[in-house]
Amino acid sequence: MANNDTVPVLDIQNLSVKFRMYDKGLRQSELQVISDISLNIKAGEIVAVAGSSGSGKSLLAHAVLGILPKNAIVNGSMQYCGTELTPQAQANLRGRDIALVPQSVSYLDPLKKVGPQVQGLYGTKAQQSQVFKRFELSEETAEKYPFQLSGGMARRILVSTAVISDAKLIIADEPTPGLSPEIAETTMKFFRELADEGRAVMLITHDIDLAFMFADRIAVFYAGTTVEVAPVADFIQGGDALRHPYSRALWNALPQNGFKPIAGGQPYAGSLKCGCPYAARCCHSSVECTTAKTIKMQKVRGGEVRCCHAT
Ligand SMILES: Nc1ncnc2c1ncn2[C@@H]1O[C@H](COP(=O)(O)OP(=O)(O)OP(=O)(O)O)[C@@H](O)[C@H]1O
Ligand code: NI
Repeated sequence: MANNDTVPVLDIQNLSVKFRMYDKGLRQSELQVISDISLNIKAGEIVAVAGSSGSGKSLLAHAVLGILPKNAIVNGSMQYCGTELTPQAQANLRGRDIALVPQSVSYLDPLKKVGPQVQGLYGTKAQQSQVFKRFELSEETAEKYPFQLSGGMARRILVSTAVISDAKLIIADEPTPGLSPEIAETTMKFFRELADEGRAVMLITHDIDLAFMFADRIAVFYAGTTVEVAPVADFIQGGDALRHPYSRALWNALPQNGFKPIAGGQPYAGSLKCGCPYAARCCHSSVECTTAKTIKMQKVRGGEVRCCHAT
């Protein structure tokens, strides 16, 4: 397989994820939670994945790692450095070439001291000490068990594990909640350094300001799909630099831009109708938006957008 700098570290094409659900008795139904996601991350890049709770961010991470629940049905293609991520490939790459900073600190092994957990299979004690120092964790922390840690310490431990690994692809699922602003910034600087070394980072975050400071591109998720993927500069500028009404609404909702909330809520996966999932909340909504069978991502002004009216 080709494996050079022109091949993205992660290349996702038309990914969809459904859950096979069992209603009363033996009746089966399918719940589509991710639809038509195409996203790549190149070596050297941090791509932030932003979007409200329940928009499918963690499921995307779990799909890449191959750790979705057994009732998940995955369609589409995912490649790591040009190699198709089959379940076998995912098992081989997981933890070594593709590292996850999980959203929940409950992923730590409760029965193992955190030092050995951070060193993992390939890290050294010296690397661990160095990372602990930058994260303001004392040397004694290595001797503790997860239950002896505060939430913020546990999160720093999770980030340390990924930072020490040699993984070429790091997927960090909300790595900063519970951290002080200083430690959150240290965390992000770590990711920036890893990217600058030639790795690829997927940063799932609610903290748009951190994404503004450290990411190269931002992918905005809504109701299980991407609505816009664009360079971070466009998101900092806001307004007409953005392509999707939801991205603009997110920008307007930021404290520094006046805190204007978006009326209404994101539709639940089970209640999605055809057309644009944002149509009900969108001031530009037209008949086409609600009747189109699918709305595809299209390239617009150096970014990508899923909107009938994008210019
Ligand atoms: N095992 C499952 N079975 C059925 N539905 C699920 C399952 N896991 C997640 N979902 C649903 O899929 C949707 C996306 O969940 P996901 O955890 O990816 O959201 P998220 O964007 O990471 O949200 P948050 O920001 O709160 O972490 C949610 O509506 C959730 O209820
Ligand atoms: Ni999540």
